[in-house]
Formats: sequence, C-alpha cells, structure tokens
Amino acid sequence: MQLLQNILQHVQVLSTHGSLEVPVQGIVFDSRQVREGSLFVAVRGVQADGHAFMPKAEEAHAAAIVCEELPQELKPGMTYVQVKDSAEALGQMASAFYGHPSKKLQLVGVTGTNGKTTSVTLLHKLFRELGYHVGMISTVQNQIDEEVIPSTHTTPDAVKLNELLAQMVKAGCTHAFMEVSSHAMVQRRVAGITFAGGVFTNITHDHLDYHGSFEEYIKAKKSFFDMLPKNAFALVNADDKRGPIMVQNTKASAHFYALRKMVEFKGRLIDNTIQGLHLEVNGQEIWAKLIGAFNAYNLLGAYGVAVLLGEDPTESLTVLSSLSSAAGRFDYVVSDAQITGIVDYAHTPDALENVLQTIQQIRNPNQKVITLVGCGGNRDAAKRPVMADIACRLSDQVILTSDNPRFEEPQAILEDMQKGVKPLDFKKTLSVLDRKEAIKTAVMLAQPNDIILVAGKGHETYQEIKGVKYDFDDKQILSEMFRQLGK
Ligand SMILES: CC(=O)N[C@H]1[C@@H](OP(=O)(O)OP(=O)(O)OC[C@H]2O[C@@H](n3ccc(=O)[nH]c3=O)[C@H](O)[C@@H]2O)O[C@H](CO)[C@@H](O)[C@@H]1O[C@H](C)C(=O)N[C@@H](C)C(=O)N[C@H](CCC(=O)O)C(=O)O
Ligand SMILES: Nc1ncnc2c1ncn2[C@@H]1O[C@H](COP(=O)(O)OP(=O)(O)OP(=O)(O)O)[C@@H](O)[C@H]1O
Ligand SMILES: N[C@H](CCC[C@H](N)C(=O)O)C(=O)O
Ligand SMILES: [Mg+2]
Repeated sequence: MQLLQNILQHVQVLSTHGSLEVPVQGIVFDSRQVREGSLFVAVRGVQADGHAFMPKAEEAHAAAIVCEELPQELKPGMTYVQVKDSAEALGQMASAFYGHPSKKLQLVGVTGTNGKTTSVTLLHKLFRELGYHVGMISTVQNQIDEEVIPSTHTTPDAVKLNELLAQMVKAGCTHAFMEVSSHAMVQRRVAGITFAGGVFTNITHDHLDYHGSFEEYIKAKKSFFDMLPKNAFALVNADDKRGPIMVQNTKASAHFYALRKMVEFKGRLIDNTIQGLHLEVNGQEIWAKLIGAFNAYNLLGAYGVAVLLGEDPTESLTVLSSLSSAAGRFDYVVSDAQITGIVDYAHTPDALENVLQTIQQIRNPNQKVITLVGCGGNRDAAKRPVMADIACRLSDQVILTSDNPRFEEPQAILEDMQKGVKPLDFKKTLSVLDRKEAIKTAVMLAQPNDIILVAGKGHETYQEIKGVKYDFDDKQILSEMFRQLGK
C-alpha cells in the first residue's frame, strides 16, 4: 500500500481533482482487474482506449483514476489525476509503487530484431556461474536464479515488470538481464526504469505491421538508447549498419563489438562446425559450444557486458565458451537413422537466412536439407513471401506450413508465403497446412544423414488458433515422428 501522492513524484501532472492522500492498493490499467482501492490508469491501446472504461473503474470502486482526458462528469469523492502521457505515467508510478527496484540492481536491457533471448540467457547463465544472484526477463521464461516464472511477453507491461524486479531485489539479486522489445518502447513499458546498460544486437525486417515503416522501427529501438542515463553503457554491434544511429543521441557511454571492424570488443570467426564455434576474442582463442556464426555476435555482446560490468575478461570468456543456448534456438535431435532434426525460433527473414547459412556451412555435401516453415498470423505480412524465398534458396526441399495463425485464415497466410516461391523452385516446394502433418511429411522425405530444419516456433509449446492455445511442441513432435516412422 502507498499513498497516491507518493507515487506521483516523477509524473508530469496536468491537473488534480480530489484528495491525493488516498491509499493505493495496486495499479491496474485493465478495468476488468479493478478492485476496491486500485489505481486505474486509462491507457490508449491498439484495439481500444482505456478512457472508455473509466466508468467501469468508478463502478468497481477504484481509489483513483489517472488519465489524459478527464471524464465529462467527475464522480464525487473520487480522485482524478490528469497527466500528459498515461503510458509514461504508468511506468513512473509502477516503479515508485514497488520502491524503484531497477535502481537496486545492475539492470542491463538487450534490444534488436534477433538475438535478445539468446543474449540475456547467456548473461544470466554467465553471472550465475560467476557467483551472483541473477534475474532474467525473456520471451522463453523469466527467472530468479533457477526459479522459473512463466513469461507472456518478451517485455512485460510496466506493472508486471516492476513487480518482477522487486521480487528479484527481495531474493537478493544483484544483477538482472532483460529483453526490451520495440513494442515495449512504443508502449512505454520501461518508462521509469533505470538501466545500468543497454545492448543493441541488430535490426532487420520484422514488425512492420505494428511500426508502419522500417524508419519507425529503427526509431523505436533507438529510443531505448536515448533513455539510458549518463552513467550507463550502450554496447552496440558495429557491424550492423544502424549501430551508430542507435548511440547518436545517447547520454550513456558508447562501446562497440564487431567481427568485421576494429573495435573495443573484437571477434574473429575461425571455424563454425556442428560441435560449435572456434573464435578469437580480443586476442584470446576459444572453442564455444554455441552453433552458428550469428552466435559469435551474441557471445561477443555478452562478453562486452561482463567486462563493462567489471568482470574479469578471461574468466568471463572461459565460462561463456562452455554455455549452451536458450531452448528452441538451434536445438537439435539426431534420430536412430542419423537424421538431424533442428528446431529453431527463426521467425524473421534474417534469422531464417542465418540459420540456413549455418546449416549450409556445417553440412556434408551429401546431406540434403529439408526446411519446414510457416509465418504467424496477425503479424507482419510482408515477411511471408520473403521467408518462403529464403527457405527455397537455401534448402533442397521446402515444406510450407502453418505457424500461429491467431485470428487469420491459415490458408491465406500460406498463400502469402507461396507468392515468394520462384517458378524454378515449385518442384522442391510442398504446402502442408497442418503443422503436425507437415513435420511427418518432412520425416517421411528424409533419408539417413539428411537435415530437417523446423523453423519459427522454437521453444513454444502451443499453437495459437483463434484465441486458443493448443498443445504443440515442434521438438517433441519431431522426435515422436522419428520413432513412429522408424527413422
Ligand atoms: C499490439 C500490442 O503490443 N498489444 C499490447 C497492448 O494491447 P492493446 O494496445 O491492444 O490494448 P487494447 O486492447 O487496445 O486496450 C487498451 C487499454 O484498454 C484497457 N481495457 C481494455 C478492455 C477493457 O475491457 N478494459 C480496459 O481497461 C486495456 O487494458 C488497455 O490498457 O497492451 C497489452 C497490455 O500491456 C498487451 O498485452 C498487448 O500485447 C499483445 C497481447 C501482443 O500480442 N503483443 C505482442 C505483439 C508484443 O508485445 N510482442 C513483443 C515482442 C515482439 C518481439 O520481440 O518480436 C513483446 O514484448 O512481447
Ligand atoms: N545475433 C543474431 N543475429 C541474427 N540472427 C540471430 C541472432 N541470434 C539469434 N538469431 C536467430 O534468431 C532466432 C531468434 O533468436 P532469439 O530468440 O535470441 O531472438 P529474439 O531477439 O529474442 O527474438 P524475439 O524478438 O522473438 O524475442 C534464433 O532462433 C536464430 O535463428
Ligand atoms: N515475439 C514474436 C514471436 C513470433 C513467433 C512466431 N512463432 C509467430 O507466432 O509469429 C512476435 O510476437 O512477433
Ligand atoms: Mg526474445
């Protein structure tokens, strides 16, 4: 419990009506969750405008309402606070309500199109090995040391985020590593959060449906570095064309990592095999367990963070070299017939291209590559034909299928993908709408020693169709098909 006036400290308030000394039991931004004593914040969303639900919050006996526009009639006895930006205010108030937990941790945020989950997972494992109590907030799961807290978003909403950070502080964590998505930046989910550092992995095609254009998507990522404080670090992949833009206006100190440029954290890829990566990092050679050239970037970024947080470079590198990746990232099973099945969360053109390039680099010339891929519904439709084309270009056989159709027609998504298949590739491409049938088909087509890539869903254990999440686990189904078909 906190008094309203105490949590308004950093909020840009335009007007107040009623007492600010009301006790607040909790902060909510969904009228359906208002309980007696809740503070209801009216936020404008994509589907709806929270302001329309202020009467519901009044009926449910909210303690007070924070909004950008006051209702026409103010309810007697109720407190209203008019603010400039409700989403920003929500973040500031959530931080104050939970005692500013981000200030009590060394909190590092990772942003970029691909590599966020892998990076925070590596950092969490590294700092655990170095002996700290560590928190993690990621797409796959949130963690406090080894305790797993299920995750619903890549970056949780402001209230959930501060609640999680407060739990970490309470558990004695000194460090926390979190993913910062572009949606979170636009929706101000991290407003009021104090970061010790920020990392930029890369930016390529994704989420154009939400941001409208690539320029707007870049701006959303850059806004994270614009909000970092002066004493924080901004660690940027200098090989990405947009790396320098990210730190153009930051107050934080800029640092760079790269494989192709001479920078502070400099890596060199010596070899890339199914056993892992042979790398040189700032003059030291390591054999890392992670597979795929793109993981050289994730390792370098994690190394840079460790050094910038004051850890010993050699010890950090040694630990990093022993770490495995996050669930569903180049996760592979080898069947009895020596067919290699790879499950990977590649759901963007760049990720798919990188994973397939890696497979091309590590395979023997006699191993055929069969790629199974689908695209999510109610997400960027422009990437669909591009991903189908990449799959065809880098595979011997392609099976186009469904991912999470959400509220779209699976057949329509498939047809968007088919538009990317060039006439010369028609004969190597099959379309099997049912994802389980598609996996079965891939296994039936595979000969001993072949490679099957099942892309797009990685760690996900469900398939989301019309608002219902049905059990679905690519890796489990793949193993089941190997057994069922005697492969
Ligand atoms: C597009 C998007 O990001 N939507 C997020 C957004 O919902 P919204 O803007 O649609 O909300 P809305 O339905 O318009 O409602 C507006 C306001 O009215 C309120 N409301 C609504 C109904 C009601 O009866 N009463 C009420 O008070 C809502 O609580 C909300 O505050 O705010 C919600 C609360 O924080 C999020 O749960 C929701 O995430 C949806 C479920 C989602 O799928 N988001 C994805 C795209 C996302 O955020 N992904 C990124 C990762 C991307 C990546 O890394 O590749 C992530 O960080 O997870
Ligand atoms: N540094 C990287 N550069 C390019 N591709 C990568 C990189 N790291 C991972 N990938 C590819 O992208 C996929 C997603 O990786 P990861 O889950 O780490 O990214 P993410 O940024 O967390 O994604 P999301 O935005 O969906 O949460 C991986 O399965 C792999 O195919
Ligand atoms: N964080 C990503 C996940 C995409 C995963 C893919 N399986 C899909 O459903 O499109 C998003 O929300 O766009
Ligand atoms: Mg992620």
